[in-house]
Amino acid sequence: MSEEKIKLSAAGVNLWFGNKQVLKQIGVSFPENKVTALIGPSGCGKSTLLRCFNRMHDLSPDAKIEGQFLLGKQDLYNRDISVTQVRRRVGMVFQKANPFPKSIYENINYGLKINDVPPSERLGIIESALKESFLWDEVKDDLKKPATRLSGGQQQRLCIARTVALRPEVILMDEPCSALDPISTGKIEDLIRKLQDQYTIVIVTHNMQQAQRVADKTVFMYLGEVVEAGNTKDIFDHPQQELTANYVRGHFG
Ligand SMILES: Nc1ncnc2c1ncn2[C@@H]1O[C@H](COP(=O)(O)OP(=O)(O)OP(=O)(O)O)[C@@H](O)[C@H]1O
Repeated sequence: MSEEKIKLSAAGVNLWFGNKQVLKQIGVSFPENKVTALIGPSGCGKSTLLRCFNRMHDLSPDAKIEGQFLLGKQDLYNRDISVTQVRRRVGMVFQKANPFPKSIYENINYGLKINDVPPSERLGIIESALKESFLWDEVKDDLKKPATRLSGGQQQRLCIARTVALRPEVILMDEPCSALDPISTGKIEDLIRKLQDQYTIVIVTHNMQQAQRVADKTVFMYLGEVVEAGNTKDIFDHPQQELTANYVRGHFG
């Protein structure tokens, strides 16, 4: 990953929940305007690592984190940046779509409000976020309807719209398609590919085909460590490590 501009990175990361060490000496970097997949067997620490980048463990009293997390040159854990500022710059989309029990419009408007976006600008931003998320045509006449009446796939695209409305630099996605049918999954994958023109994306996925379809880069983790990272094609077609080869060939997982 040497010649690309690195947008997000971590070095020397160790993380414990209580006495249990879950991340061990992690070093990773995510290039700008690329999609990187984090893969590895269940429990290897993918979600835990992803969550570090937008300070999701701050409120877990039993989590202890060591190491450095950088967005460009900004240390994401430095006192000069608040959690709200971190999350505005590093957005996150979760496994299960989690719209607020409010209208489609309010779901996006809320984040704009709490981030002091002037009311006169909000409607335009909401429209373009819905367009960017391939949802506008399906909801443009129903913006006042409850978001919970949307299908699962539409709700997930709304959650992505809510994230992009704040113009983050990075979007973290934690298994965003695992609750979706193949058609909705296809739409989200098309969307991910489109969004990479503007955002740096890191996606946790269990689905090897998905990693190969959407990700330029892949990081393979095992038991809390990064085993191998590189171009997705190399990781799947010519892995350097036997563990990686066994995993991507489906021998365990
Ligand atoms: N808040 C927490 N408190 C204690 N242990 C936790 C917490 N969150 C995760 N863990 C543990 O940390 C380890 C890594 O979990 P994590 O969810 O990061 O793995 P993962 O690779 O994302 O797994 P999966 O693919 O199943 O989602 C697991 O052993 C899990 O039980």
